[in-house]
This record gives sequence, structure tokens and C-alpha cells, in this order.
Amino acid sequence: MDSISVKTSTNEYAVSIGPGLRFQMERFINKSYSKIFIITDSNVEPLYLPDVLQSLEPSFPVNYTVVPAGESSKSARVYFDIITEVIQSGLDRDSLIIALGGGMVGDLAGFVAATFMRGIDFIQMPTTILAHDSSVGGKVAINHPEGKNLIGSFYPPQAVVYDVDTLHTIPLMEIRSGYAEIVKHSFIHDQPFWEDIEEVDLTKPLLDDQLMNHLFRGIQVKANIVELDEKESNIRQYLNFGHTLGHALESELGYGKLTHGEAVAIGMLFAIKVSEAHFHTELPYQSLFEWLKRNHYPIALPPTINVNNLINRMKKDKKAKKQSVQMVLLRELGEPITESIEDFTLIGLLEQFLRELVDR
Ligand SMILES: NC(=O)c1ccc[n+]([C@@H]2O[C@H](COP(=O)([O-])OP(=O)(O)OC[C@H]3O[C@@H](n4cnc5c(N)ncnc54)[C@H](O)[C@@H]3O)[C@@H](O)[C@H]2O)c1
Ligand SMILES: O=C(O)C(=O)C[C@@H](O)[C@H](O)[C@H](O)COP(=O)(O)O
Ligand SMILES: [Zn+2]
Repeated sequence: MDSISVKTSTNEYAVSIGPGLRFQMERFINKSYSKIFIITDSNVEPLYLPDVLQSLEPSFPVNYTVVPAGESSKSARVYFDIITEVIQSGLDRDSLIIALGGGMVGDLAGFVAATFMRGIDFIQMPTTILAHDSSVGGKVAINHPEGKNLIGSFYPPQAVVYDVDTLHTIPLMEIRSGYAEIVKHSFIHDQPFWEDIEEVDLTKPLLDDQLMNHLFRGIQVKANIVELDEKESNIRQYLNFGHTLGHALESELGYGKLTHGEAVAIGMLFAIKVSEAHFHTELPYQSLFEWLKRNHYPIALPPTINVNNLINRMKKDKKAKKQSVQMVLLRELGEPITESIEDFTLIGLLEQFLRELVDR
């Protein structure tokens, strides 16, 4: 087992990564909790919940709830229903919540933990590649129809327990989605990381060592940034590379139509185009585009997609200031910077970008 420590000015926790960790949960729980409540989804439940229950039940009273798989469960209604179950299960301030699943479950369960009785402990047990990102850093949230993650908090977990054996069952679409966030970590970090990822062929079975290496480096990039700016006052915004358009696409198309990573992949392409225009520079747009194509990312968008709607949604992004869209751009690969982009410029670049995607 490997471990990465995340240490901010207010807290510290370990991200433990290795095979079979779901069978050893007692190692990671060092308080005598009154009760444990596991939140998982309908795909993960049959695969991994029995193992986690078996490893906890000798030592703790455990209850659980299962939400429907999919982004639409990251909603106010599902959140409220879980809070009701948590109350009825008799949880108190000495109880623990465990998020067992991908980023959807992690964000939702984390928000339940952050708000129930003004906050109780929680542990992230990520089960997707994407969740190497979502389980670290303490952003927890639910969606609003108007925008992604608009209701949320910064609420770090007590621990992240990443049993990488669970990754063997994720479907190809989710492998792609998760790799988009690894690509993001590489683009904001440095060229050698991107060059390594460029070698990956997601259409073939993943090589365990290679995946572990990429997950580890991705987590390290994220942890280093979060340690310096947990509440996103400045450099944490770089982790949002590709998300300004990505999130707008997710809410505009309807949550779940594109996976988060698919939307971020398109958002990164656009952010690179904007960077090239803004800084009069050339970035590896083409190599990213070709890698995404080779790996069957759905890059085409419906021709009916409305540029003004997307821009209005980008103005509801959490980085926006006084109705002005802020995007994370790259001066060079590995040199992110947040810039304000005028509406006029944005409309022109987005129209051109969408036209080019349709033409290709
Ligand atoms: N908090 C953060 O910092 C942060 C970072 C990135 C993304 N996110 C959020 O994370 C969410 C996306 O996370 P995700 O891509 O993990 O989606 P997800 O949790 O919806 O999981 C994707 C799919 O894979 C299934 N699944 C999960 N683990 C599995 C396994 N081991 N085997 C088989 N199937 C499995 C799920 O049931 C689901 O159908 C989005 O809501 C996004 O906004 C948050
Ligand atoms: O951790 C961060 O900070 C990120 O921006 C990571 C993103 O991958 C993630 O999707 C996050 O949930 C986006 O945050 P938001 O503040 O734009 O909702
Ligand atoms: Zn993301």
C-alpha cells in the first residue's frame, strides 16, 4: 500500500492507495464511532458493499443507503432523502459516514456529512479512476439545474481509502471519463506527464502499473495545490482547467448526457484554443485532439447547441466575477493562469470552436 498525505493549514489526512483495502477498513478507522452509515450507488452496491460491511461489522453498528447510479442523484431531492434516513438511523455527532463509489457518491455523501448536525466525520472510498481527483481536496456538493456543484462546501474527509482492485470493474466509458482528469492534471503540471499519458491506449486492457503511476501522479499534483490553497482563493482554480465550458455543457445538455470527464475533455480543448488566441502561442491542441479521437471520446456536440446559453451558464460558474467569465488558460503546458475573457471574444471563439468540432 502507498500513501500520500494531504496537509493544509486546518487539517491533515492520508490518501491510502493499494489493492484489497476494502477488506481492511479497521486499519483506517481510529475512533470509536457510535455508528457508521455507508452511502453507495446501485452499481457499486452489489460489487463491493458486502466486502466493506464484512470488514466493519465486527467492530461497529453499520447502516447503509443505496442511491440510483448516475449524475442525477447528485440532487437536492436525493440529498434530503438521505438526510432523512440518516436521522432515522439514529446517527449522532460521533457517527461516521463512508462514501463508497465514484465522484457522484463522494460529492453527495460528503455534502451529507458536511451538513448533518453541522458536520460529522466522513471517509472517502473511491471506486473510479475519476475519483482519484474527486476524493481528494474536500470539495463536496450537489448540483442545481442552473449549474454544477452550486450547493456545496469545502469539507475534507478523515481519510481516503482507495482500493484499486475496484477499478477492474469500471466500464470503458468511465475509464475514459477518469482519464480526462488525469490529462487535466498533466496539462496543468508538466510536459513529461502529458507525454506519458499520450502513450496510453484506452481501447486495450489497462496496464496496472501504468495506471497506478498515473493515479499517483495525478493525486500528487492535486494534493500539492490543495495544500497551498484549500479554499480556492487563488491557485486551486488551476484544477478547474477545462471545467468552465465542461460544467456548462453538463448542465445545458442535462446531467448525465455526457460524463463529467467527457465534458471536461471538450472543455480542455476549448481552453487550449482560447489560450492560443489570448497568448498568441501554440499549444498541443492537435496532440490532445488526436489522443481523444483515438480513444473514442465523444467530441462532437449536437449542432443545435446554443452559444448564448453556454455563455450564460459559464457566467454562473463559481470563478466568474461580476458577470465576467474567468477561464483557466495555459501560457504554456504546465503554466496555468486564470484570465477574464470578454463576452465578445468568448462568443467568437466558442462559435468557431463548435463549428470546427462539427466539421472534423
Ligand atoms: N469534488 C471534486 O473535487 C470532484 C472532482 C472531479 C469530479 N467531481 C464530480 O465527480 C462526479 C463524477 O465522478 P465519477 O466519474 O466517478 O462518476 P460516478 O460516481 O457517477 O461513477 C460513474 C459510473 O461508474 C459506476 N461505478 C463506480 N465505481 C464502479 C466500479 N468500481 N465498478 C463498476 N462501476 C462503477 C457508477 O455506478 C456510475 O454508473 C461528478 O459529479 C463530478 O462533478 C468532483
Ligand atoms: O478540486 C478542485 O478544485 C477541482 O476543480 C477539481 C474538479 O475536477 C472538480 O470537477 C470540481 O468538483 C470542480 O469544482 P467546482 O468548484 O468548479 O464545482
Ligand atoms: Zn472535474
